[in-house]
Amino acid sequence: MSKESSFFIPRIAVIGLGLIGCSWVKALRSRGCVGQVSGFDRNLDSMQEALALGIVDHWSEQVAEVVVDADLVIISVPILAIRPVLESIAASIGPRTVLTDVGSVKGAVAEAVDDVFGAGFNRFVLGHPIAGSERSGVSAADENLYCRHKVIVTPQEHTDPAALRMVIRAWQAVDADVESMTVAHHDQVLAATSHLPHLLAYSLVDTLANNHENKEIFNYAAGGFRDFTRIAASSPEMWRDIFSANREHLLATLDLFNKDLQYLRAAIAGNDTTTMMGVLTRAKAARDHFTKILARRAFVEPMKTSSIAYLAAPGQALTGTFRVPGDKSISHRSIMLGSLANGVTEVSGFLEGEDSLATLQAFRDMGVVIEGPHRGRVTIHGVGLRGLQAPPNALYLGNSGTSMRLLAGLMAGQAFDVEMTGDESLSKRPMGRVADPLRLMGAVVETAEAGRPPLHVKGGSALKGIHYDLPMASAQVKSCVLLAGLYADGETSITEPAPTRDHTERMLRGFGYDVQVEGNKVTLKSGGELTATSIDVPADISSAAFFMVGASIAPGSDITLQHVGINPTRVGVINILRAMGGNIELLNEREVGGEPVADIRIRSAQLKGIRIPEDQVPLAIDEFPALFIAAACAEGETVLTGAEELRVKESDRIQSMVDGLNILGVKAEGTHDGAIIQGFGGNGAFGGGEIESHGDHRIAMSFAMASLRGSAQIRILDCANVATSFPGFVELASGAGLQLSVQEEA
Ligand SMILES: O=C(O)C1=C[C@@H](OP(=O)(O)O)[C@@H](O)[C@H](O)C1
Ligand SMILES: C=C(OP(=O)(O)O)C(=O)O
Repeated sequence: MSKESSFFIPRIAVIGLGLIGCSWVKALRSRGCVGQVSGFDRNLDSMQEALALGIVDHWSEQVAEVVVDADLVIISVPILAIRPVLESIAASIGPRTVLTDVGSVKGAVAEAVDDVFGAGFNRFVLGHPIAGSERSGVSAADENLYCRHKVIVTPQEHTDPAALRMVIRAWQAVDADVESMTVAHHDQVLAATSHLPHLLAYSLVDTLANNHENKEIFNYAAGGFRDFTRIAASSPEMWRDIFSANREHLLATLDLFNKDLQYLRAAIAGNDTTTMMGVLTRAKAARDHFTKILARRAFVEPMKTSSIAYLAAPGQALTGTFRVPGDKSISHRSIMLGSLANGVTEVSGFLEGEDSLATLQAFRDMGVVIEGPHRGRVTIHGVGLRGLQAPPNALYLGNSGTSMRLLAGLMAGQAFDVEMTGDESLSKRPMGRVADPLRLMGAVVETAEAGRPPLHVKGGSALKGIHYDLPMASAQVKSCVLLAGLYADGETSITEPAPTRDHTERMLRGFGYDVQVEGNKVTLKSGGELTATSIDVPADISSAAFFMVGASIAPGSDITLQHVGINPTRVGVINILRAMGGNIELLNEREVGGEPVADIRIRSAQLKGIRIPEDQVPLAIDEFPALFIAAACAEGETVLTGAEELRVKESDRIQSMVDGLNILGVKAEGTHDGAIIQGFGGNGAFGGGEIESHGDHRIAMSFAMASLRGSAQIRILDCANVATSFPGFVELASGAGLQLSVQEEA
């Protein structure tokens, strides 16, 4: 609801001169929104103090007197005192007076209004500011108490729209964010988020205080006790009223809590440490998420993340030896297969990016106990192929296409229904490519229009093995079908038009599952089991690619990237850069847990334009944004074909890159399946300008690298999603030689 200015109420009456009512009036006064204020409190001192502080202009010991002539009456007394107040003022309010309250329970107040004023009385607007302070009373009144705080109004069918408007404007005038909900919903939500925590805090302190053996306890009551019980110092009268007035909803959440508490008790009694870790890790993840929401950094819809722009000044050479974060594709799969295995899987080098964390959270939501991530370590207590449980809500997969497509295959084999949703970008990406083969296997999959998310996968379908000819080179679709094949009757096989990343096949084998590969055909049979293992995730070659390009284009560069995965299905970027004249050396080649790994040394080189061989396209599919930057710095023309898949990534990567290159003064044009880029070569440089990344992490990082050959500042918009695949990018890149800073925008 938007804020309006030039709002004025001639006369306000405040009943109950405590923190909440006085702060509202004080705020209205300081903004010039009110004429006269009269006040009542059953405490004479409070009235005198309010007058002395200029919060009220007059007061009376007769509550009925203060409301005469008032345009707005604010009732700010404990819930159970509202009814007697209404009875005392009923005869004195004017025919147009609007009334409102600030109580934490709305149903009971609505009932009192009906009883005293008659059902259908339409000038009482039920309200509840979600703000407060440990301090109380007139002297604590704070004119900024409501700035950017939520105020909930709960209009009823019969509420007069003009009265509602007046109360909403009176809140907006003091900079509150007003939201509207039904009375019942309000009372249910508040029972869980406010009333139950207060009840528990009071009850815990009472238990400990009455335990004579523990008398000393308060001497040592720092830390947890202090934090958990702070709210037990609030007003007992107020909270008695709230518990009593909202008892039905409060008892319902208390019962739920009791059940969960008994569950945790049983786990502790039985020394069931896995169950304990399940509760604790789920709770920690939820609490961490909440902390991000509070800081407005959460990657959840409909909450918008604050947008981040990169400012990249012309840079110098890249130097140093360092390791980029873990491989995203392997990280996703480690969570999926670890969850479905029997036993405990230990992962190291896990990518703590938003995409792989979305997969991790999805499996937590399906009942898997997952410890971490902590410095790349994750411990997964596998539940076996049939051990997943129905998630309580839709699985939210953020920006991650890999999560949604691979999970679609797994979900098709479960006994329960699942809905999968994602952010704005993921919601535009094609899911028909996974829905089609899954339907052929007998799954029931529904998408939104044109095969877009959300995706609904029905549980309990009997899947049958199929042979599927992949219509496009996609490891996500291949993996989806293979994972569904774990649950399908008989044999499932796939042929691919060109080799794509084979991490699923390798990792299934690592978990002891038989997968046959002959030429371009992959086959597996259902009926096997996955056995827990340990997984060392190498550094992501897709993240390394930015630095490989950066070091190649920035004269004088010499870097070594450690422990990078060089799976043959992922090394297109190395092959292409070498074909362009790049100086790339693979050192210390070794195999780690079924994946080849090397340290990669890159030194600057004069690149030349090439026609990119089409067989390299699937092997470098995520690296083209970075390769476009390399092509711009090369001598001559670079031509890319056979890469139409780039148009359906987090953004249309052909268009995003061509537009950005043009802005920086590079001649480049898109074609239906690729691009033609005229390199400036030699001593040429990018111009400056403002680039739209379209929220696509790889576009953002690619243009950041361009600054190494920049002649002026490059400003890159909408970069928050870099955290999906490369947390810590700015720090690492700056350490290596980029002149990069971050601008946060509201
Ligand atoms: O299987 C995977 O982990 C991935 C496969 C590729 O997608 P497609 O299968 O759509 O080509 C790639 O672009 C994506 O970043 C990760
Ligand atoms: C395409 C990508 O990822 P996803 O499909 O998982 O969103 C990517 O990381 O470049």
